[in-house]
Amino acid sequence: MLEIRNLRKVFNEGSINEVVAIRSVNCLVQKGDFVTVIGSNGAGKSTLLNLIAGTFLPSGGDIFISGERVTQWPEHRRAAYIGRVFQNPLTGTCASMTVEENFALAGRRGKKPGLRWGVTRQDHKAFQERIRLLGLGLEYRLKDKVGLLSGGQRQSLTLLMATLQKPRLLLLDEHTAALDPPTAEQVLKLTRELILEMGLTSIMVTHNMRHALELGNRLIMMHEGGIILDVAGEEKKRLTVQDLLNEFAKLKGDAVSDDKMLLI
Ligand SMILES: Nc1ncnc2c1ncn2[C@@H]1O[C@H](COP(=O)(O)OP(=O)(O)OP(=O)(O)O)[C@@H](O)[C@H]1O
Repeated sequence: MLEIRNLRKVFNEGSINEVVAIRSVNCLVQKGDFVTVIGSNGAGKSTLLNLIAGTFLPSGGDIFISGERVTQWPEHRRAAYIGRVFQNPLTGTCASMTVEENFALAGRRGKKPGLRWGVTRQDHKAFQERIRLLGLGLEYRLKDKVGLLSGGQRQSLTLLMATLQKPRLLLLDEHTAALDPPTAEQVLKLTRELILEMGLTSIMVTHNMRHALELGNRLIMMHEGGIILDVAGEEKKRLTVQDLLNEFAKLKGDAVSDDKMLLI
């Protein structure tokens, strides 16, 4: 489904501000894989997702989605294949539009631009059914502006919108990090259910080691722009938070210094 070959990203190349964010990453993600990605600050996790999504073009290497070489494709072209949810609940939805207008826009993802994206009565019913799945009562608030919703409600909607047209790849970039713990757990539950129900191939970046262990069938740890641990299946199931802490300690020669990672 996703193949990454010798991927490399250098910011401000040749200047005194040069940063090698991704150094020669190789990775093969199979259809239906749910990969969780952890790593300390600056490890390159977000940059990797940005390169996959086409937000940045790489300095070297190649990216293939379903066998198609998308390395030089602009972000909007890749959007036909990729659903994405960011950390900030404000980024995935448009506050001044209603819930159903946001949904209608999401339904047009990857399609040619045009003026015909209004909400038909049929759409209204279909959106209502889909939103009912959230169990948040939002199916009765389709005409409300999204700006009136809470962060958790917005992030749940964003997740639903990102998966409305089954994407080939779902990218989740710390999508629960800005939510309070109970809301984060709810959104994670929804994440797991949607991914399993739709059989989505997904990559989820998280700072929370417990979440990285509990969700997904494969776990990748990044450090200084590279993949330093890649564990799947039964081996992943046996991993514990302590194992991950030990890996981090090996890298730093010390205990983990990023407090967010200890939210276990
Ligand atoms: N647009 C940019 N311009 C310059 N440097 C960048 C840019 N984006 C990221 N970097 C640098 O690339 C490196 C990797 O950053 P990235 O955001 O991918 O790490 P991360 O693992 O997602 O970190 P965090 O967990 O803190 O979000 C860092 O040194 C960062 O400062």
